[in-house]
Amino acid sequence: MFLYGTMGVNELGNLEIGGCDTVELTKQFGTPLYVYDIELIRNRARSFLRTFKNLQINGQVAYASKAFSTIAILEIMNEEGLSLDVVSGGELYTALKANFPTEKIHFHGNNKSYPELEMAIDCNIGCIVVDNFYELGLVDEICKRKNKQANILLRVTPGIEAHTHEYILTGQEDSKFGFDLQNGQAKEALQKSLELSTVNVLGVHCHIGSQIFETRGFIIAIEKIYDHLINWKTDLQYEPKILNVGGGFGIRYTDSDHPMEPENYVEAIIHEVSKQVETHNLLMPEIWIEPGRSLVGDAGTTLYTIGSQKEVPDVRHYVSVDGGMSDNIRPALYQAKYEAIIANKVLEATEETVSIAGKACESGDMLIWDIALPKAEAGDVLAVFCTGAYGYSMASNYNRLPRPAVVFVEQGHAKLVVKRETYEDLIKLDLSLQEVVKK
Ligand SMILES: Cc1ncc(COP(=O)(O)O)c(C=O)c1O
Ligand SMILES: N[C@@H](CCCC[NH3+])C(=O)O
Repeated sequence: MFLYGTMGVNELGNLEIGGCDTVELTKQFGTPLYVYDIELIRNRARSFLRTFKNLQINGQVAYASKAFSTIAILEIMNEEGLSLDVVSGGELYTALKANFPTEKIHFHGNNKSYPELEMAIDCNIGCIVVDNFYELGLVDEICKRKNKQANILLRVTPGIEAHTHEYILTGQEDSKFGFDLQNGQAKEALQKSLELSTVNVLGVHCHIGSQIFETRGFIIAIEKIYDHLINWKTDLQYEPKILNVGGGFGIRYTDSDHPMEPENYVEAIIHEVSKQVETHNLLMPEIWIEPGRSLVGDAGTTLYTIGSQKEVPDVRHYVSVDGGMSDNIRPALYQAKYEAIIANKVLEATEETVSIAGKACESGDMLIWDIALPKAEAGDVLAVFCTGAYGYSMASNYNRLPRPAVVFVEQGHAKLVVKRETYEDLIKLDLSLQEVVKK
């Protein structure tokens, strides 16, 4: 059994997180329930920041809020002194509602709409990470109309393939994101941007992918970017003030994942940038990073109630829970693997190998294949670990299942930070034909 962060086992044999008995949490808040270990999140944030400080490098650590965006988590990230990465008007709206300082927000996305860009420019966002020529045109148009100037980074595609799942790769040449470095698109974008009085080009951004376990990909990306920056200095007299190398730092979901500590990723990045600027006699830029998963991923645990079971003799033993792909799409989408325990039987020996099924009307709604557990009974609480990133944020109402509640636990206190959806919530945007006729 692998317990981490503030997890422990109490005298009842129940799993505790943040000093709270998880079985009690399910009684108080119901299931499925996302539980976040806030101390773990704060420690991660501090490790990233400390590395910059210790190496005396100016930097920003921007939380990639797509991993888990709610008002309360953004308040925590702000308390910890992080910046913020948003990718839509909705994420920006959430940040504004959390009173996140707008000068510390960076806006990403490969197809930002006119209203989204307008919203960002109106709130004097820290920077817009411009992804393509169309967007550059929109930013120029909006700024002209409002007589404003926007800080921008240019997102470049370094053309490397990080070792991760195909759907979460982003830095390869054949990608929908960013200006290609290799074919000259990125240089053309820089040239165009420098000619515009409406934008201030702070620097360059790249993001090579997600759930990455080694530093090689980051180092190669930085090398490739610097190959071009030398040329940009000569030809366009341009040097970036900021180099943003994105996020993607991996976490441990199961025994087969071997992530590095946050410090190790940051040190390797800083080391490579320092080496490049020294070699090519360029200015040391500020270094920005954008971790999402590595800040909140393993801090999240989902608690489910076990219900029905089905034995297919000599084939499989299915154990069903009261959630599934609607609160965690990752196994179905990426064949992602998870570990779990029975939270009310932590100290009991494992007795059987079972597969955990969700309750959605899809054969593919399986959370875990073949896991050894103590004897599972209806009413037991299953705790699935490492569901804090891209769980709630990718949740859906498929089969009209209400989205779970979210609770933060810290030092023995549990705080409800997202209410459980009700059936009433599920229909609140629906209009009956009678109403449509009336209008
Ligand atoms: C531009 C950008 N920055 C940051 C992230 C965060 O990635 P992760 O959650 O893997 O750290 C992503 C997602 O892959 C991204 O697309
Ligand atoms: N949603 C993905 C990662 C994509 C990250 C955003 N570019 C996951 O769950 O792993």
